[in-house]
Order: sequence, then structure tokens, then C-alpha cells
Amino acid sequence: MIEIVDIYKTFGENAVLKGISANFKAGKNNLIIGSSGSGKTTLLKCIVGLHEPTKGEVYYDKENFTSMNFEGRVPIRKQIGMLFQNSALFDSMTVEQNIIFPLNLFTEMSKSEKLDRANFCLKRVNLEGKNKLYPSELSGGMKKRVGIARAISMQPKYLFVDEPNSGLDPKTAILIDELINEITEEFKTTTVVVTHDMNSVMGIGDNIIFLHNGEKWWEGSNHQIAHTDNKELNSFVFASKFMQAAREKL
Ligand SMILES: Nc1ncnc2c1ncn2[C@@H]1O[C@H](COP(=O)(O)OP(=O)(O)OP(=O)(O)O)[C@@H](O)[C@H]1O
Repeated sequence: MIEIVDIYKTFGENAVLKGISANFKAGKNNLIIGSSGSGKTTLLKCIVGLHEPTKGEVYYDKENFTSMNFEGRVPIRKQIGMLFQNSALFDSMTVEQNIIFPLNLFTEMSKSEKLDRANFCLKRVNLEGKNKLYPSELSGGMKKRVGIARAISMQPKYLFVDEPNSGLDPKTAILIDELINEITEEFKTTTVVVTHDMNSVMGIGDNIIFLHNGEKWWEGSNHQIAHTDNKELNSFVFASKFMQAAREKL
């Protein structure tokens, strides 16, 4: 479980996060949603330590991550898997080399152990045998799956995913969501996903926090979101006329 307590982040005069508290549960898909510029990615970066919060604390299973120095954070960092928005694969490396990259950095595993692990991860994302391909030879959806394979290579306890569906067609996007969901259930990861994809919200949103102008405006599950009377959340979720009409039939 990850707990964030009263997180503030200010860049110069720009107060981006204004006192956000939340719990992200293990074995669940915890979603951070909100319109563009509401502070989602900034919050994610504060949680993983890519930004230092101006104020507030982040706890990983009760351990105060914010108060730790660089060395102190290493054991927690080793348990974090991340899938970035653009998959962030190394273009000059094969699929297999990309997946093995964190194992080379953070483990003492032998060559054959690393290869076994890469093969296990590739199988898990349905890309068995694609070891020797380069990112340029992959579709957008395949790149995301390689990104997920790399993110789970270290058997993370915590999985962070920023906009997993950006640039994907709706069907592939749902397959990626299902994969994230399966991995979360299977490995009991505390998964935190930043998204503005409504299919993701409805499909895998176990626990959702909605940010509005840097504040937590609403919290609940995908089952609760359809019936919310929160005005800002409603105009975010049911932005199109089509969705508004669909809601009236619910
Ligand atoms: N490193 C930075 N330095 C200064 N300002 C920043 C920095 N990172 C983010 N911001 C500002 O913080 C605000 C929120 O940005 P953020 O990327 O967190 O929003 P978001 O909700 O993830 O948006 P989107 O959905 O468009 O990705 C923006 O006004 C942005 O300009």
C-alpha cells in the first residue's frame, strides 16, 4: 500500500498540487484522473521521487519515503516498476536487451537467469519469441507491452503507469488495460495509473482519485463514478453530448 499525505508541489509561483492525501491499495488498480494540467503527472512524479514535494509525505508500506536520503530510497526504488507515456524503450537495444536493462543495473543475476526472466516477462505480455526485434520494428501496442515487460522484470511491488493508452486504438488500449489489470491481480502490485481514458476508468478503475486544479475533488470506484453528482467530475466524465445522452439512459 502507498499512502500520500497532504502533498503540495509548487513551481515558482505556480501552485500545482494543493494538499493531496490518498491511499493506493495493493492488488488494485488505483487511477489518477483529471483534465489536462490538473497535476496528475506531477503527483505521480512526487510519489516516485522524480520530484520532491514542496510539503507532505509519501509512505510505501508505512515507510516514510520522503524523509529518506538517496541511499535510503534504493531498496524501495528497486521494487518500483514504471511504464512511461511513450514507452521510453532504448531504440538501439533489442526487445530482450531492453527488458534485461534493469536487471543489469540492479541485480547480480547470471546471464541465463536474466534470459529466463526476460522470456518469462515476454510470455506474460504475449510477445514470446520477439526477443531480437528492435523497437522500430514494433507497433505502438507492442511497444507498450515491451514497456510493461520491462516494468515487471524486477518483480515490482509497486507499478506506476503514465497514460498507458496514449496513441493506441480503442481495442488495443483495452487489451493493454486488461494486461495491467491481470498483472496487478496476479502479482498483487500496488498499481497507480495516470489516465484520461474513460474506457480505462470504467474498465479497471478499482479506486479512482479525481484531481481538479491541483486538489483532490472526488474519490471512489468505477461503479460510483457514473452516479456522481460532483459537477466538475461529471463534466469531465460525460464531456461529449453522446456520453451525456448515454448517462440519461443509465
Ligand atoms: N518541471 C516543471 N516545472 C514547472 N512547471 C511544471 C513542471 N512540471 C509540470 N509543471 C506545471 O504543472 C502543471 C500540471 O502539469 P502536469 O503535467 O502535472 O498535468 P497533467 O494533469 O499530468 O496534464 P496532462 O494530462 O496534460 O499530461 C502545468 O501547469 C505544468 O506547466
